[in-house]
Amino acid sequence: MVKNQRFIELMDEVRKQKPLLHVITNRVAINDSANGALAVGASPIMAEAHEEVAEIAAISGALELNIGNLTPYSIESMRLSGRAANKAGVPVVLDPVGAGATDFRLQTVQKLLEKVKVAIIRGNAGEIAALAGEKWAAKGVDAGDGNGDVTDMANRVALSWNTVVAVSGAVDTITDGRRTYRVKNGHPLFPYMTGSGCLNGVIQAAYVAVTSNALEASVAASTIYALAGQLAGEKCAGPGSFRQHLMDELYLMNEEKIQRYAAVEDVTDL
Ligand SMILES: Nc1ncnc2c1ncn2[C@@H]1O[C@H](COP(=O)(O)OP(=O)(O)O)[C@@H](O)[C@H]1O
Ligand SMILES: Cc1ncsc1CCOP(=O)(O)O
Ligand SMILES: [Mg+2]
Repeated sequence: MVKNQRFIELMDEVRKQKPLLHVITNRVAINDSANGALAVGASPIMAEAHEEVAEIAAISGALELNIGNLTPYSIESMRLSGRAANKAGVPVVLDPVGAGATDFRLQTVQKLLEKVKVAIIRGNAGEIAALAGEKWAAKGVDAGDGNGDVTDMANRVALSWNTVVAVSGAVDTITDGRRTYRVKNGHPLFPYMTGSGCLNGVIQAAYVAVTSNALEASVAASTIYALAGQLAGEKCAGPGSFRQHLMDELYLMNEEKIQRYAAVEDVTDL
């Protein structure tokens, strides 16, 4: 499945279809998430009023739920929109930001997963470790440190919730619990841009909006996003200009760059 050609087709499809993305996210990442969605060709709407979320989710190409700034109000927004998305056959992406930081976050994620069928869970290693019940020293919203095997944790979470899991980091690991891929693109400046993981989740939503194959959507989104950051990082001096260049590189991504630089491996049988 890891054919650069398929990433290119999906990238073109997002640009052609311009899918509406319903995003419920945190106030730190909200603006970069909307700009990044526009840069890849999608059409974001950030909405969480209980009166409208079900209606918006049902007409969207995908729904993205990000728990970065949870409140009782936003939890209900996520439940209502998630149920409506499921009913309408709209794929849902979940970003369990800081799931390892507090019991409240972890329990909220678990309750959401019980009520809402999720196509892709995207998180860093600390967040996925929390969902896998693995001991890990996560640090707030950052990945932190741990000894657990990332692929093993991701597989377990994927199989538990019958979903695709995309674990971001220096190397991204994407699995549905049966097939596993690694993306080696990226740049060390990524963790210095707050909301860069959150934007990854929004890009996952843009790609899963245009294919019913959540695994291929997730591998393509992870690759194109990490590669855009890699190219951005090569052009800039620090986090401020990285953010600007990242938006530009998402917009400027093309077939030639993907063919030349995408570094994705199928590690299923390793
Ligand atoms: N050390 C790193 N080197 C290269 N790329 C990285 C590194 N850390 C994260 N990335 C990339 O940064 C993007 C955001 O991931 P990450 O920083 O793990 O998210 P989060 O903000 O949720 O912790 C991903 O595309 C990932 O590939
Ligand atoms: C700093 C912070 N605090 C609550 S949400 C948030 C943003 C986290 O963004 P990311 O996980 O993408 O780095
Ligand atoms: Mg981060």
